[in-house]
Amino acid sequence: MKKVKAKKHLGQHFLTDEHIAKRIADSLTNHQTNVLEIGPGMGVLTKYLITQQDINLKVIEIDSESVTYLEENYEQLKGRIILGDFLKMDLHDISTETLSIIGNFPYNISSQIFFKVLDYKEQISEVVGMLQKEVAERLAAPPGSKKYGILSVFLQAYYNVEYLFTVPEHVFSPPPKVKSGVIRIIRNQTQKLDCDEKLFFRVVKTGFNQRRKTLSNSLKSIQFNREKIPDMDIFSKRPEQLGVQEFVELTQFIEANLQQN
Ligand SMILES: C[S@@+](CC[C@H](N)C(=O)[O-])C[C@H]1O[C@@H](n2cnc3c(N)ncnc32)[C@H](O)[C@@H]1O
Repeated sequence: MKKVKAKKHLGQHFLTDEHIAKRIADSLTNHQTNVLEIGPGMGVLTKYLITQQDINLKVIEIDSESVTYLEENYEQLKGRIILGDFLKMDLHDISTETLSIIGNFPYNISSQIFFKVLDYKEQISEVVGMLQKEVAERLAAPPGSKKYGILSVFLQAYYNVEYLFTVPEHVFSPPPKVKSGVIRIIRNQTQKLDCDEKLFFRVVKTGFNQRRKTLSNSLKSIQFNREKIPDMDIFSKRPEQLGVQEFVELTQFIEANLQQN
């Protein structure tokens, strides 16, 4: 059958290197869960996943031309293909049990995919994904690094994040303008942070919105009693210098000193 014509608005860059495809599929450590592949395209990863007996695979693809291609080329995918938008679907409809996610993600929505993973962190135990190298590096960046940002803190609060390897432009059709990176995130033991989580997210976001300022300056829009600030060393730091635990401590302090408007 003729190949799927790449559609730019869907972020379609098809991986053509079988060796790399297998390496990505093999990076998934937990096979005892349901596995959802996002954006299978023409199935370059999918074919290495469906042959693994212990994987209960489903795939979600937004492009109907790709879905037709998959149906016609992979008999084993019968009943496993969902035509739809990953960002809009309720993952509990796939399974109420633990879920692992894998995919060569469309780069234009890769951050949104990880925000959605956080929404379902009780269910999602592992993600292996290829995304734009720079974004992959950001998610895995440790505190102190220039690349460390909002999504790095949020993900690292609940997942161990590993940058696995880099993939060059020329192994895709059509080639993207930038290199890609593969990361793996595995759920850690944290069920709930030791602070008000909503406030934690607000503190992290507000801090990084002005990442060059010290937290005592960048958090001015949050109304809390600032009298005790001088006692807290954390406020003299910039957000990129704080690990998850320090953000938790910062949130606890603000929570204890919140002022009602
Ligand atoms: C980078 S391509 C990867 C295709 C294939 N897995 C490969 O490696 O060659 C991204 C795929 O995600 C699909 N896609 C884009 N947006 C999507 C969405 N919101 N939900 C599900 N699939 C999506 C595209 O149609 C495309 O097939």
